[in-house]
Amino acid sequence: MSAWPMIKRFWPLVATDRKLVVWGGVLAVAAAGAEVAAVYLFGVITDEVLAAGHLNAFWGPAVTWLAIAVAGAVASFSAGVLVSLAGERFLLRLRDRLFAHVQRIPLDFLDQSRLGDLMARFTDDLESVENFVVSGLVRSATAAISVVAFATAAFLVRWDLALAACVLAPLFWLVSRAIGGRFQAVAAEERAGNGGMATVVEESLSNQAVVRAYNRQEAEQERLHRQGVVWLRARMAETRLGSLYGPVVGVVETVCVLTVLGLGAWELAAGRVTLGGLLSFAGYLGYLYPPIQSLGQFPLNAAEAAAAVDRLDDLLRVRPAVEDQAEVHDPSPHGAVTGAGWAALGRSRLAGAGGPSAAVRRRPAGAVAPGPWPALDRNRPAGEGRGAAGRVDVIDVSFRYPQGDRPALRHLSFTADRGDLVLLAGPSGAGKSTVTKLLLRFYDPTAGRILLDGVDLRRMSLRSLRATVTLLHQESQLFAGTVHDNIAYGRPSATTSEIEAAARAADAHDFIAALPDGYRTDVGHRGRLLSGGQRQRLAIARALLRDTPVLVLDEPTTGLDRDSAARIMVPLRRLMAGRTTILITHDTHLDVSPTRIVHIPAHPAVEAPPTRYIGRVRLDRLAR
Ligand SMILES: Nc1ncnc2c1ncn2[C@@H]1O[C@H](COP(=O)(O)OP(=O)(O)OP(=O)(O)O)[C@@H](O)[C@H]1O
Repeated sequence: MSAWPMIKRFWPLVATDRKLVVWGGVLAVAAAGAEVAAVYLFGVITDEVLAAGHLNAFWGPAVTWLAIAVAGAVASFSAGVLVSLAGERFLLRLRDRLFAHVQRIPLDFLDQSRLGDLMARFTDDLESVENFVVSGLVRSATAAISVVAFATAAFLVRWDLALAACVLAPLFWLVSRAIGGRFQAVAAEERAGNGGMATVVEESLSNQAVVRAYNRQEAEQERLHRQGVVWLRARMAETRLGSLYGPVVGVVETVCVLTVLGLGAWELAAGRVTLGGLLSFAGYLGYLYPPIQSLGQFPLNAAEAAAAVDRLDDLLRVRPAVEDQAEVHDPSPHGAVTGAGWAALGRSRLAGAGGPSAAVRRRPAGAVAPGPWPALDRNRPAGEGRGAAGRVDVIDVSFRYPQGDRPALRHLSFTADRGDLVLLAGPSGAGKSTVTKLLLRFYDPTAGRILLDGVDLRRMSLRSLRATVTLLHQESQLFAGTVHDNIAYGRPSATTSEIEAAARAADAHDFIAALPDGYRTDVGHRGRLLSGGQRQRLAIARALLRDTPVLVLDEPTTGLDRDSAARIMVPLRRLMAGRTTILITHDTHLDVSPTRIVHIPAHPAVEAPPTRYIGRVRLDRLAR
């Protein structure tokens, strides 16, 4: 992507801070103006004080110079702060939008992605875009104005000398163009290398127990080293090109200055220029070349940003697996972020113009939400969804993962009413966990329908649906933070006494009370400071606090020994009481009495190839 399309694409995100950017630019230009004035005053002092030997004439220009220097310093400081603020706010918005997008894309895309690499896109790649779109642009605009200001001043002093200096200026552009082209390829390698390193560090550190238990430390070290070498090479290539630019430009600059000084000395000898005039002219030239150099950095920054935008686009191109009814009607900022916000940022291809999402968004705001669940229920009080009865109908559902080569589920049907416990059984890989993903609408069925209280899930807002169904996962996933925070994750508005009541019902209160800081104890990264059973009881407390009519339990006793599993069943039964529960388990010892057992058969290893005809002759007959 080249410079201007990139600026046009991202500029809407700077729009609200336009004033900051403009003021930053104006102040930067004022600071450059102060430098022009300072050089002029230097010339005046040289001619009228130093050459003429009039000390009295010194004070006027000296005081003016000082005042201008102070004003220039204030302007320069303010410009830096304002532009930096605009840049950081741009980055904040961009990151928020990227994260909002990533929270909607299909889970299997995230499962297949390298976490470290994804994280690198959220940090370095976004910063490269900012460094070009906001700070880089202001830097270049200011540099361009400075070039004009210093060049004008130089022309005013001696137009003929200035012309001689300008003849060589296009050389700067040639140098930066030659280097800029190669820079983009190198920058792309550097980005990828950086992502690769982050991936290895993330994977290794999050699996350290396995790494150490299997004596793989050296192998992991080697893996990081290899990635580090890839990055080092790319980085060095980038540095070589970046560093080459400065010295080459320096040589061009020296040629210009020497040419001008040579001509100037000749003019001075002929009495056509004063010493002060010549020195200020040399001063203007000295100030002229750095902004020209800075302008030359523009294509390099653009190349780096283009490489980053390519990597961000890989993410942005991924469309959400399901369409949220709430977005159709929701005019709130949330809707704007996931819908119009992306359209603005990514233009049509990100928003999927022409696709169903664009079509539904065009519906008039305020249209009536289909189904009994209000579509715009983000502001519903805690416990939203509790009013639903909780009947689940799975009707002839088949499903194939977007990346899957064969169906993960075929023609599944069952019904679960409030108070029912439906046990999903079947061999590994039959598609049991897939059912949970469909019930929470992480994906829509490829064929068939799932109804909640008679309403197709596709006609409900995702928010209402997920406020009605609670998922208790195989591994209870805790977040770094306190025990209190982790239980409150189920319902952030819950009071301390509600949290404690949930913990008691989950048989977790006693062990929590015995922790060093009770409910304020930090559970460590992903709750690793707790045992498996303790983590699962916290997850049950969290689920109890949500208090939703439908429960989906996916192997809730996985990883627990038989005693722990039996102990967990007591709070689990409390959790299931009076709700619609869909339980997936392999544990034949689990003491439950299901209302219904739904057996999902194993899939045939390979799908039977469809019968193919040429004209009216079957291909397989021809082969025989
Ligand atoms: N994200 C995915 N993309 C493609 N295929 C997938 C994905 N997730 C699961 N599958 C495939 O779908 C099938 C069903 O997987 P699922 O996890 O639902 O099985 P399961 O019955 O829960 O197995 P287990 O009892 O071992 O947990 C499997 O063949 C699996 O390989």
